[in-house]
This record gives sequence, structure tokens and C-alpha cells, in this order.
Amino acid sequence: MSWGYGADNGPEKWVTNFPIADGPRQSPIDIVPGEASFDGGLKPLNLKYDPSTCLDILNNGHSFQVTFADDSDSSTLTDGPISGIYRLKQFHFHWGASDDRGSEHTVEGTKYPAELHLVHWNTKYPSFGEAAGQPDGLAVVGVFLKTGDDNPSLQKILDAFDAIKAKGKQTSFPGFDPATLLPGCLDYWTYLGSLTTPPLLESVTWIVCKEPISVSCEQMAKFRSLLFSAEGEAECCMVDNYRPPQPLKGRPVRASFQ
Ligand SMILES: NS(=O)(=O)c1ccc(C(=O)NCc2cccc(O)c2)cc1
Ligand SMILES: [Zn+2]
Repeated sequence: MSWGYGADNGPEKWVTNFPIADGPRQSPIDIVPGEASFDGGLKPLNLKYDPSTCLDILNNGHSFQVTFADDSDSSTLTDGPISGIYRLKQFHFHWGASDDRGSEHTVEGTKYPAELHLVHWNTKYPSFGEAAGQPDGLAVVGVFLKTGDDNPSLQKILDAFDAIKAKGKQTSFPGFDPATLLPGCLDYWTYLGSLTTPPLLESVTWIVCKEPISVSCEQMAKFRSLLFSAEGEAECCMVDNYRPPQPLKGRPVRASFQ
């Protein structure tokens, strides 16, 4: 059985096939603002996204992801805590079965109902797959979702869900601008971590925004209408697809703001 989020194949079991699960720089973590150190040397995030690089939306059986053309520097992350140019590959979310949980990172134990991950790879390497194996290979921007007003940008994504309800379903999704998913304030915490799903590679510079974006309760319910299961299989709702916080193991967490 391959990895997932169930009792038999979930986060507590991943170490069996992926021993790095107990490694020194695993993600997510609980962020404790009072223990983060302000670093005046951290630059503002520079996110430049071209909606024409948006390709399709896919249910991969663990989450859904919106994938981008990454054969040029059209959609990039620069500055912030990183050096060089990182290209946007995809974004996806993690969420809970109810509004009291769902995010991967937590803030002083506070769980949000969902978390957005914008995944970028360092162009000093030839491809995402290569970069994913390097300590400075990836940079993921995390954004918390907090229940409140309806989010019109998110609604465009949710309106595509009927076409990707089951695992393996994919549909074209042109012209979406991921910048519309970013909060107004781009203050962030940053630390060195890993992919939060197998293969759990320790190649991610995490950049977690302090300010959440909004999502309505009805929109959260739509997230939970997706399925982990493929067509023809017993239906299993895609919920609680988050890894809990992992040991910090002495890592510094820096803040871009005071
Ligand atoms: N939740 S996360 O943002 O840490 C995350 C981002 C990307 C991936 C991912 O791309 N997994 C597939 C993969 C990993 C390494 C090399 C590959 O070629 C593919 C997994 C988790
Ligand atoms: Zn993720």
C-alpha cells in the first residue's frame, strides 16, 4: 500500500519506507513567534507570476494541484531569504475534515483550516526533480487560510472541482493568476525544512506568511468534496491531508518583520 493519510499508511507510518521522516530538518513545524529572531537582512519577497504559464488542475490522490509551465523564468520567486531565481512549478493545499484543523504549520499551536503551498525550484539546477534532491533546491511559500469572507480567487479553483473529483482526474486550467491568492502583507517566517509528504526530501527553504487569506465555510466544504479514491473505488473523502508539526531540532526560525 502506498503512503497516504489513513491509519495504516499515514504520517506515523511514513518512516518505514522513508527513514528521513526522522531527519534533522523535517517539516512542518510549530512556529513560535516569540522564539523567532527578526533578521533585518531578509529582503521582501519578490513574486512575479505570469497567468499564461498556468496549465492544468489535477487530483493526485493526496491533494489537488495547479501546475505551471516551468520551461522559462515567467513565474518566479526571488529575494526574500533566497538567492538566485526559483521557478513556480505548482501550488496545492492541505486541509482538515473540520475547520478546527487542516494546516501543516501551526502558530503557537494554532491550527488553521487549510494551508496553501506555492512550490518553486532553484534554476541553478536543470529541473524540479534534480533540485528536489539538493539542500537549496526548493522554496515553498506557505499561506494560511482562515474562515471568514468568501474568497473570489479561490472560487475560480473550486469551480473546477467537478472535473477532478476522483484521484487521477485532470483538466485544463488556463490563465489563473496565483498572485490573487497572496495576502496583502507579505511578512514571513523562514526556516530550513523538507517536503511535508514522501519522499520528505530535506531540500525546502520554507517561507510562511504571517497574514492568512480568507475562505468561507461553504468554500471549505467544497474542498472536502474531493476524493482520495479513484473512479470505481469505494469513495473516500479527501480530508485531513496534513502532516502534523515535526521536531525543530535546534533550527533557527527567522522573521522578516518586527
Ligand atoms: N507539501 S510540500 O509543499 O512540502 C510538497 C511539495 C512538492 C512535492 C512533490 O513535488 N512531490 C513529488 C516529487 C518529489 C521529489 C521529486 C519528484 O520528482 C517529485 C511534495 C510535497
Ligand atoms: Zn504542501
